[in-house]
Amino acid sequence: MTHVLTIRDLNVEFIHRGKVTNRPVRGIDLDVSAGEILGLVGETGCGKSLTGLAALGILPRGARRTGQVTMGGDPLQPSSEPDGPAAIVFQNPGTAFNPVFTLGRQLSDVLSRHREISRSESKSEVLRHLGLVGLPDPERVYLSYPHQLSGGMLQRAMIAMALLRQPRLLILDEPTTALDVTVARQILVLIDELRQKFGFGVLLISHNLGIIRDVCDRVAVLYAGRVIETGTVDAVMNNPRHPYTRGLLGALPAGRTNGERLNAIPGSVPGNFLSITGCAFMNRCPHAVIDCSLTDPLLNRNGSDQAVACIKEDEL
Ligand SMILES: Nc1ncnc2c1ncn2[C@@H]1O[C@H](COP(=O)(O)OP(=O)(O)OP(=O)(O)O)[C@@H](O)[C@H]1O
Repeated sequence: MTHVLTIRDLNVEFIHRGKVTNRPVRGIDLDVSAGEILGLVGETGCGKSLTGLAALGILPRGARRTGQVTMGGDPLQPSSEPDGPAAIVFQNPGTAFNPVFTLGRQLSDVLSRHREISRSESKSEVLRHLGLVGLPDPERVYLSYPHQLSGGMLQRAMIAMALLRQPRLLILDEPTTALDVTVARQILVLIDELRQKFGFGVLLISHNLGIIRDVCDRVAVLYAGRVIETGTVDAVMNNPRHPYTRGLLGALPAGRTNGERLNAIPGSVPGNFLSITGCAFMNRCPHAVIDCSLTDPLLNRNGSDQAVACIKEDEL
């Protein structure tokens, strides 16, 4: 299958007065194929959003990216605005749009930045895309200001805006976190339908393993800026091998009966990853041994589709 996104040895560093102060993304490799959804999952502060942003070259002030990012073999240039082959949809659709312009104006602007197009053509393209994402009255949405629409409608409009770029890759950063459960489910179904229809690849960033399990084909589990386990969703969910992945799955409420305690992973993600030596999860891991402090384990594929970064992998 063609890779629409290939990331090799991606690092993000924060620099202050010439010194590296943090390295929240540490040597990440990822591949997203055409038509597939790759989930990127981990607790808050693990580096998920920065990975997505760095892939597109959009970084906060003071951050630097190293490593290779290619789309269909072409290096993806860092730019202040995602363009061409990739588009990104953020978590909070309520703040993603400019409140003083209609949605029609904002979506048309995207289109006219990308190609020469007449005003009437632009309007009909925008209306078509608003229809494609399941908005029932595209004309009304076109004339609406952001505050006149619900969160779910705005998220659909954000997806329409992304589709106007005809992306080969869509990065969705917690696209349903700000939405209620039923609307969130509708948005996930929509994403699944659209990738099948248009064949773009999706990098779906979420802290919620339940969402990843329901919609993704493959998953990469991130901890302290590193991928610690990756594979098909079936393999990783049915046979998690890294203690962190097991901890995340153990904390899922699904399948528990009334009154049964939820398992929580003790401790929290380190606030800064710069001084990490050895395995970053060691202090929270029930299986840690002295050797875990000596080696920063790399992903070991063992020739299978599932890979895990843990020196005790064979014993667990
Ligand atoms: N602008 C910034 N300046 C300095 N450090 C930052 C900045 N943004 C992020 N970081 C650091 O990078 C780490 C990873 O942040 P990131 O937002 O990628 O995590 P995340 O996994 O997406 O978390 P969340 O789910 O809460 O968005 C953070 O813990 C923080 O230490």
